[in-house]
Order: sequence, then C-alpha cells, then structure tokens
Amino acid sequence: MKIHPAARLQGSLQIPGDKSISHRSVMFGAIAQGTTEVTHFLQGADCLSTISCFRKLGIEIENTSDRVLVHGKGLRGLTAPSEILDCGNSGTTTRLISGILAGQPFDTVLTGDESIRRRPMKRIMEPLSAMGAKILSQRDNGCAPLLIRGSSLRGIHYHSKVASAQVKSAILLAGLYADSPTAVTEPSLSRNHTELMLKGFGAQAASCGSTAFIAPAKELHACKIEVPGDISSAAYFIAAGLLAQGSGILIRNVGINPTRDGLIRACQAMGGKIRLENLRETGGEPAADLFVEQSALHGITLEGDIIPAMIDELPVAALLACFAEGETVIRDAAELKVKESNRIAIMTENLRAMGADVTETEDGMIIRGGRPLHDAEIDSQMDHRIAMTFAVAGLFAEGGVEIRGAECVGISYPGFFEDLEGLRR
Ligand SMILES: O=C(O)C1=C[C@@H](OP(=O)(O)O)[C@@H](O)[C@H](O)C1
Ligand SMILES: C=C(OP(=O)(O)O)C(=O)O
Repeated sequence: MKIHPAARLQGSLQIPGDKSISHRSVMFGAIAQGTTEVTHFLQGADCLSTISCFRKLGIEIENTSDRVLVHGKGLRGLTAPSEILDCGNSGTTTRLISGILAGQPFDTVLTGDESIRRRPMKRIMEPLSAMGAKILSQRDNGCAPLLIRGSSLRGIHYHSKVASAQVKSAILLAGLYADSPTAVTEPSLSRNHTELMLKGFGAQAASCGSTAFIAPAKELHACKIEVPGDISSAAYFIAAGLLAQGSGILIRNVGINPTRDGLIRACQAMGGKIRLENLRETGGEPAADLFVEQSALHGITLEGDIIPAMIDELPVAALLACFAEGETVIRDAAELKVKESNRIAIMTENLRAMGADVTETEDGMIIRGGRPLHDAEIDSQMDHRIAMTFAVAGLFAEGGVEIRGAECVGISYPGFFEDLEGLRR
C-alpha cells in the first residue's frame, strides 16, 4: 500500500466503536441473563474473534450491520466447546476469556495466530491458578495454546507487577465465580471499562485508586450498550490533524475515559491544539467530539501514570515527536515489547528508515525531533497500530511511504484507509 504525501487535510469523520468496550459487551452479554443489545459495535477482526469464541461456547449472537444481539445464558450457561477456541490476533480475547473459563465446569483449549502464540500468558496463569483454576501452557513456554481446566474458585487479592487491564479483567471475571471477594492492585491504574461495564450488568464492582474489587455474583442481567468511538483509532487522525495544513479535522463521538485519554493530554502538553466539544456520556463512558488543528509541537517526557492511559497510542506519539522541536523521552513503556509486535523495536527501526533521530531504550525511546522524514518501505509485521502509524507518517514524508502488510488494519479499523483518504483536500 502506497501512501502519498498530503498537501492539505480537512473535514470530519466518525470513528468506529471502541475495541475494548466491544469485546467486553459480547463477553459480559454472554454470561448475563437475557439479550444484550450492542450498537456501534466494532466490526474489526479482533472483536469478531470474541464473537466466534462465544458462539463455540453455546451462545447465540446475531451480528447485523446496525446492532449485535447477544442472547446471554447467565453466569453458568456456557457449554463445553467441541473444538479449540481461536482468539486470532487478540490479546484481549485470550486473556479476558481465560478469566471466564477459569470458573467453568469444563475444559477448554485456547489458541490464536502466530503473534498471540508468542505473547506472555503467565501473567494470567499465575493469578487464575492462585484462585484454583488449572491452566497449562501446552508447549510449557508460558504462551498459548492454553488448556484451561475450570473449577470452583476462591477470592484473592492480587498485586500485579504490570499495569494491565487484560490481567485485571481476567481476575475480576474469575472473581464473579469465586467464593469470596476478589481484589486486584496494579502499579498504575489501567483502563477501567471492565469495572464500569460490569456494574452496568449488575455486578458489585468498585475501585479505589489502582485497586479494583469484585464480589461473587449470583447472576448478571442483560444491558443495552452504545459503544463510543475508539480513542485508539481516533489517535491517527489526532496526529494527522496536528501535523496537516488545512482548517482542522473534527473527529466525532470519541470515548474520553480518563484511563484512556493519555494521548490527548500528551498532545496538549506538547502544544497541540485539541478542543473537546459536545461532552456527553455514551454507553456509561464519557465521550466528546475532538476538533484538532495544525500546531507547533515541542518535545516532552512521557512516563509514569500516563503510560497505561495511552499504551496503544505510544507508536503514534513517537511519530509526533519526530515533528516536535527538541527531545521527547518515552519511558516506563516496556509493555510495548509484548504487544502484537515489539513496538519499541519496530518503531525505532522504521522511524530511522524514514530519517528520524530515534534511540531505542530498555523501556521506551528517545526521539530528537525536527529532521524531515523521507520515503521508505515499511513492514507492518502485521501489527495494525504500526501500519496505521506509518500511514500517517507517509502523509508528511517527502515521497510518502510504502507499507507492507497494510491489510492488518482490519484488526481494529477496517475502513481506516478510506477514512484517511477522505480527508485529503
Ligand atoms: O483490556 C483491554 O481491552 C486492552 C488492554 C491493553 O492491554 P494490556 O492489558 O496488556 O495493557 C491494550 O493494550 C489492549 O489494546 C486492550
Ligand atoms: C495491544 C492491542 O490489542 P490486544 O492486546 O487485544 O491484542 C492493541 O490493539 O493495540
């Protein structure tokens, strides 16, 4: 896929539904009593993997263009699958479903694509085992395929070494099936969609700082969920809007949950002009329209608590740093190495190939902005966030960019290239 430089970008767009919230709407709907109706569901490959897994667990799910209906069977209504569950490329599917399967009276085998089979699963195996489940990594390497032998569970208070909503959510979901309350404390607060949405489904969930609690549940009840636009998808248009000439880009209906809005805060701290308009609530989550204008950016340090709030947006933040005056330091972001690809290594290699001044560090990158980017051929390594980041890079690089494996954007944003092209003026 060739991306040509853009003289001007302007206009407005509607971002597809949030991936994290879409996954959870299907999962929680499946284990609730009654029919959960989901609108603005993300029809990306990852969320379709979640639907496919729950269908194999006996749940009827109607997926039409305007809504998804999940005919939940209650907390104890899932049935043993007759085949292996394929989580595709989705870490969220793999880890969250493991929490639910830990409490089932049957065995399940979970696997996924090549990338999923490399990602660390010990982080959920340990706490779920401490709760009483038996989880076996079939190659004994701490990765999928996983055999999950569900059982009756006990509540725990788990102190996680990583700030990870997937780890936290797996434990909280298992906690629904436990004999006593469960708590998870993480080093920094990660996205809290599970806590918010489980409450909407009638669970007793609470949080205090970076500790989340859940009480064992008798039943959950079905909900109506309108999924807000995904800030992680909006991120590419925020970046494009900050860099492009034109009269601005309006990104409508973006989820701005404070555990997800780190990119907006980081860009504003770099001098980016992003105006939040029409603030409202969508599906129990704060949402707004974002108006983004071309801005003169300067480098900053990104570290600590803001990192989990923009973890998937760090690649595009690194790109922005190439256009900022001075140095940007990203640290405390070692988690980037265990995403769909090693995002620290790939960003460093590819930004350098385009002429940027970037140094890879143990837990982040140092980027010295101001060098113009030039054309290069970039391999996405089938990581959707890398493909979308370099599509934006191509708009502002002399000669554009050629992206190999660009089709992987379908994991989280099937219409990405059409939406990007639609802003050219
Ligand atoms: O819970 C979720 O929906 C997600 C949590 C994050 O992963 P970690 O929990 O591994 O940080 C994020 O990177 C991923 O895209 C989605
Ligand atoms: C890391 C991501 O997703 P997951 O962990 O669900 O594969 C992502 O979407 O950037």
